[in-house]
Amino acid sequence: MLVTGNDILIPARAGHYGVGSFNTNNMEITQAIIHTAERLRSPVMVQMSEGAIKYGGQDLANIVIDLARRATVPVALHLDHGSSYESALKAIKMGFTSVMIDASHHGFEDNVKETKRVVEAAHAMGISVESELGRLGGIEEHIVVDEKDAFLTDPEEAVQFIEQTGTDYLAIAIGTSHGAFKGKGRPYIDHARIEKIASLTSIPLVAHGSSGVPQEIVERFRKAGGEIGDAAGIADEDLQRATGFGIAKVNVDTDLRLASTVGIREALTANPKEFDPRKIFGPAREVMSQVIEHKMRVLGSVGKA
Ligand SMILES: O=C(COP(=O)(O)O)N(O)CCCCO
Ligand code: NA
Ligand SMILES: [Zn+2]
Repeated sequence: MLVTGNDILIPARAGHYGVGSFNTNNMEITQAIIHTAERLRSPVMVQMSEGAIKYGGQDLANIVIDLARRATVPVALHLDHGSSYESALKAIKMGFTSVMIDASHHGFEDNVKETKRVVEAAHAMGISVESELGRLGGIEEHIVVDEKDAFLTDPEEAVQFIEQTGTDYLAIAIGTSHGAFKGKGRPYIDHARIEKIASLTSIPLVAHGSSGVPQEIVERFRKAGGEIGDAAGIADEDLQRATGFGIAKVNVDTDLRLASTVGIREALTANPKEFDPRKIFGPAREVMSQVIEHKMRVLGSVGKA
């Protein structure tokens, strides 16, 4: 069933488990996400960035909304990294049931102002809101935040921010970053900071940049002709510790990008004569489903629906 982000994340925070929020850009990714959630009886969030909305528009949103409505587990459609009030409202008009306003590149006051505006409008329409305080390292779609400007979230500021904005869930900067290169070897996750913020707050917390970049997938990617440097993602045990404290929404995009590309490359290299799209995109869906299953088991959301 199609529900709001709160319907999924409030139980997750209370139950100390995480729910995957997976980015989609087409039908096969959407099917892999929602069918795997149904098979494992897991709640799930499907998210579209502004780039995905540019790429697939209402057509893609409608695919997600229809699969979500017919799903036998709770599914929310979430706007990832909404960059403005207008973008958030447009998404709600498109049928999104959860929206992020990411004003984390502003100073505290302006972030509060912009977030508050979206919260008021979204709540008037029964839609829940994610906002962000602190800055991730890595590449945020519309912003390059280099390491020295990456500010981890201050726990006291988080309390003030939540009180002043009414945000339903909060993305915090705890050491993760977007993309396949999250740091040499095992990226540093500030568990003490997560624990502190979780102890001072009661709303669901969000971890961006939570792809694990599984080495097995990276090897298959290279073997099938892909080129990638020394890629690293967040360790499963770091994610499990984080969800134990209060991280309830866990963003994953890179793992699906790698998995779908592995499926496609392996299909094309194994059968150079193949040109039936179902034989090329079908394997992508299969590899993505395996990666999604692993993530749901790590997060502890299996059987929670
Ligand atoms: O936090 C994430 C995903 O993080 P990851 O790159 O670890 O999958 N997102 O918000 C997805 C969009 C970022 C650009 O791809
Ligand atoms: Na988001
Ligand atoms: Zn993100």
